[in-house]
Amino acid sequence: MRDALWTALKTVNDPELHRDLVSLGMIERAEVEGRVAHVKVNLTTPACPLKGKIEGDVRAAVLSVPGIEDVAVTFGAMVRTGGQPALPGVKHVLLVGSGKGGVGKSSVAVNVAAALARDGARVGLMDADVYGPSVAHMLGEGGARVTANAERKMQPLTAHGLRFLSMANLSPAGQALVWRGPMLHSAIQQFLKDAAWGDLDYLIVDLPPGTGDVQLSLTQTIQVTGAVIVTTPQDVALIDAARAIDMFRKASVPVLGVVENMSYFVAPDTGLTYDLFGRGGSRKLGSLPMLGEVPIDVAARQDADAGLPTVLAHPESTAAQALTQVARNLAGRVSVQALSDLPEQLPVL
Ligand SMILES: Nc1ncnc2c1ncn2[C@@H]1O[C@H](COP(=O)(O)OP(=O)(O)OP(=O)(O)O)[C@@H](O)[C@H]1O
Repeated sequence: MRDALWTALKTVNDPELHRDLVSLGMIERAEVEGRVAHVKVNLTTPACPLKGKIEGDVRAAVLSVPGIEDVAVTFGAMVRTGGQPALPGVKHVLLVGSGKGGVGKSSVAVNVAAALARDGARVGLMDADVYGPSVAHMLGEGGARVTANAERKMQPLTAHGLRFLSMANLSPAGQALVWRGPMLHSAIQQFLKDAAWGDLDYLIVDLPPGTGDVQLSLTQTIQVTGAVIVTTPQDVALIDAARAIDMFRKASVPVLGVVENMSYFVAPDTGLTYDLFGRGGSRKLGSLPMLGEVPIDVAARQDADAGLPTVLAHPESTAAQALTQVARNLAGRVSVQALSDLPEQLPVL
C-alpha cells in the first residue's frame, strides 16, 4: 500500500509551481499504519499562501487509495534557494522600493518582515532608507544602539521576532545624515557584509524612495532575489513607481510584485468604503503580480508610531490581514522564483 500512497502523492501538484510534490522533494514522510496514512509535507516557505489548498489536495489524493480510510497531514518548511545564497547564511535578499516618498514603503517592509517571522521564517530587516530611517522607530527601538560582537561585526538588534539594523541606531536621534555617494555605498556594504545577520531565510531591505545611489549600490553588490514595489493608486505615485520598476529591470532585478497601499478607506462609523486615491490604479503598472491592496487604517498608523507592527498589534484588522497576505504572496513568489529553475527530479528530503 506504501507504493500506492506514493503514486497517489505523485498526482498532487504544487498549485504555483505546477509540478508534483514528490518530484519537488516536498514529501518528507509518507507511511501507512493500519488504515491511516501519515504524510509530512515540507513546504518551500513557512509562510506558504497555499498551505490549505495543498492540504486539501493531499487529503483527497491519499483517501482515493483503496484501503486507506484516514490521513494525518503535517507540515514542515524549508526555504530553498535557486542558486548560491545572496550572502553567507542569507537565503534571499528582498528589496522593498517605491517611486515616491511617503507611500508606506517602510510600513509595508516592517509588517511584511514581522508577518514572515510570525509564520516561522528567520527574518532580517535592513533599513537602507539612509535619509529617513524609520524602521527602528516603527519597531519601538528608536533609542537602541548597535554594538559590535567579538568578531568586531555589527550585531543586529532584535524586536518582534526579527533582526534589524538601521542607521537610526548608529547616529544620534534627530541628526541629519549628509552623505555623498561613496560614503553611502560603504555604509550599505557594511550593513550587508560587516553585520552578523546569522542564518536568515529572508533579509528584507527597506530602500529609500526613488532611483538613486543606494538602490544602485545594492543591486550591484549582491545577488538579490527580487524587489517589491509599494505604491499608492493615484497617477502621480504610479508615474514614479513605473520609473522604479524600470530601474530594477535595467539592473536585472526581478520585480516580484506590487503592493497597493492606502488603496481605499472604510469609515469606521458607517462601514462605507471610499476609494480616496482610486483603488486598483496600480494595475496600470502592467502585468506584474499584485501582492495585495492595503486600506488606509488609523490603527496601522498609530501602531507604527507606538513601535508595534500592526500585523502583530491588530492581527484581525483588514489592513493587518492584507499585509499578512502580502507577506505570504511574496514568500510564494520567492519560492516560485527559486524552484522554477531546478532540474526535473529532486531528491526526496
Ligand atoms: N495603510 C496605511 N494606513 C494608514 N497610515 C499608513 C498606512 N501606510 C502607511 N501609513 C502611515 O503613513 C506614513 C508614511 O509611511 P511610511 O513611513 O511607511 O512611508 P515611506 O514610503 O516609507 O516614506 P519615506 O519615503 O519617508 O521613506 C506613516 O505615518 C505611516 O504610519
